[in-house]
Amino acid sequence: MTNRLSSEELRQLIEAAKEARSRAYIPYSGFGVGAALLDGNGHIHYGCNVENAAYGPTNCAERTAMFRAVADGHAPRSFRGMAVVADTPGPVSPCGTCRQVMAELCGPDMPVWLTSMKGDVTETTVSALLPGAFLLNADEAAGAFSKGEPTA
Ligand SMILES: O=c1ccn([C@H]2C[C@H](O)[C@@H](CO)O2)c(=O)[nH]1
Repeated sequence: MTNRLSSEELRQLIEAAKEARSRAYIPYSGFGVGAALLDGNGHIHYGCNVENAAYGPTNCAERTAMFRAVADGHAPRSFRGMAVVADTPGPVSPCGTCRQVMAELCGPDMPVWLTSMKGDVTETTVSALLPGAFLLNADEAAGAFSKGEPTA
């Protein structure tokens, strides 16, 4: 595995996830989640869950972070790691939809740190979170994107 995070980078990524969680828009569940995604340029993309009165349109923290990063011009599968945090008894467990999106946009080997507000930290990978993910030539798909300059 190339380009592993230093312990300081990991500390900052987890702090960023906590900061992102403080921005969660959660009038219905009251359950805030934060995510932080580190790109290849060392920039951290923040994600929080954003809920909706119709419930279905709710976006999880993990997907918010990934979609923001791609929208800001970062190529799918160019990311170095993601941290996720919630106020859970143990490390937070991402939903199936977010695991599927991670498989496409982050790639199988990217590390994911599942954490809790009280300090649990478990390291896993995208492929461990979703073995046998459904993908349609995702490597080529990722390469076809992000031709613009990143804006953040
Ligand atoms: O990994 C997860 C799991 C849940 N949620 C959000 C969705 C919803 O707003 C709230 C309760 O499910 O938590 C996330 O953001 N990430």
